[in-house]
Amino acid sequence: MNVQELVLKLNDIDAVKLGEFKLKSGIISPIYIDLRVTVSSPQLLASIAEMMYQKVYCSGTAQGKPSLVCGVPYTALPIATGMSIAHDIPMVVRRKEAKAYGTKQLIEGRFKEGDNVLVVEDLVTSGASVLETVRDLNSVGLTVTDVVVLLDRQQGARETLEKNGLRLHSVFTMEELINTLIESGKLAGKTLDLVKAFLEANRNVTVPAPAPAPVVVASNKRFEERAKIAVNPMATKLFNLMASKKTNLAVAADLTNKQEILNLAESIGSEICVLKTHIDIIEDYDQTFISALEAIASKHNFLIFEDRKFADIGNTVKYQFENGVYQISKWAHMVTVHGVAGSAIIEGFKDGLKQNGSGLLLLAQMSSKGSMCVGEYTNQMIEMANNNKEQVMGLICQERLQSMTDNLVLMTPGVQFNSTGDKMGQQYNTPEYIIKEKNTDIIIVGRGIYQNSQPKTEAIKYRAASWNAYESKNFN
Ligand SMILES: O=c1ccn([C@@H]2O[C@H](COP(=O)(O)O)[C@@H](O)[C@H]2O)c(=O)[nH]1
Repeated sequence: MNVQELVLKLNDIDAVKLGEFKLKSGIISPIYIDLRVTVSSPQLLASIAEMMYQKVYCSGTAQGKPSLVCGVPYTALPIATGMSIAHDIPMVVRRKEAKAYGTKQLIEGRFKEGDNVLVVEDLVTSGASVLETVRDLNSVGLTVTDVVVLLDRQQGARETLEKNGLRLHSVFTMEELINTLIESGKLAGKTLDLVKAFLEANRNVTVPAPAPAPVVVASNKRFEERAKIAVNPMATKLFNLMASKKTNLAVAADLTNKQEILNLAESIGSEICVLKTHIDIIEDYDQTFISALEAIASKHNFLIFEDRKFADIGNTVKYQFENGVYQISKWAHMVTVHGVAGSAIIEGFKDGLKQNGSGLLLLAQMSSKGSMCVGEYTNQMIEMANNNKEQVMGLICQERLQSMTDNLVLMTPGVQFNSTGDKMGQQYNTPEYIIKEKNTDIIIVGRGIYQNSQPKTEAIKYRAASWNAYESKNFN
């Protein structure tokens, strides 16, 4: 098949649309090429993949076959798959959204550092999507020299990619597509004038540099040192407690009967640094529960964490924290806070925190499937923590990002040895993965311990796994 035949086939399957279309760059275009529809024409899809491959490796401009191919999500994924199968070149897949859970990586598939990747894209306008993919491939040690597209819209991508050291290969350009449509009588009159004027006016679409990929990094300081750096007094206390008791295990005691919680606390108290409660799920709650729990906490030297997840305006959270049935500020050493209401929420805690020298834990990421605490939201939570060091002792997160400073305690829920999740969206990782690979400080384990027939024996195992993972890290 030659280029003209291909263009006409694409036109036949409605991949070429005329009208008013907003492009990724924000520009309104009178012509839109929707290559997503090619998935409904497998023979054509296979031909497209082959023509793109031939363009790169038979033109003589690319240096040798690549080690891997990678399609830019999502339209180019089936094209890259076709190329990979036809030429037996392994493929890697870039996740569009970095996952904060599971074993899922930014780049899926098997590869080794230095492997050269051919990036496959359906079409380019400014080159922004290609650069995002190249950035993520580079962040895991892969190299990219060549990019192949079916269509170059001739709006600046070639020049932008060149500036970034990338060769662009295209099967056809917008000019070739339009000429074919004119010659076959499919584009004429006013529409043709509009398309020509648009192309002329948009020869160069500039691309903002893609934001850097989030980097997971380890702290090189032991808990003892971090206790000295911490600003919030409860963070200091917790770092010291972990260092002296040699445990970074927190247990979520999500039981609904006060005696059951007290029994659990008594049985596992020697193994943990923190016991986490959801006070509002206890059916027979009364004040005696708190004094009994405090006595066990002081006997076994652990802290009490009420996972209340406050999320209202400052004035309301002040009442929720200090008043009502639970009077949380009187006994909780730490509480969780969502940032959706904005940083002014912290004002509502200032008085209450002084009663107990307590600290706030901001929810920067969550363990549940589809959590919206990702990306820019996570960054904002880290910034809120950094701007309120006296009140904020740490973060609830799934990984330690570069901007998470050493004064903050990083606590991670969604941990179990033998399960990857539950039926209600919870997602689990192992203690080793969280502490060693994701570099957070404390694992929070709930059902993995309290639903076990031998909670103490199980707590000992989680404690050992989590502490050994911490000890195996490289410190200054
Ligand atoms: O992102 C989050 C934040 C909090 N949690 C809480 O942790 C425990 C986990 O219990 P499991 O039985 O180990 O699943 C629970 O209290 C949650 O409310 C979380 O899971 N994820």
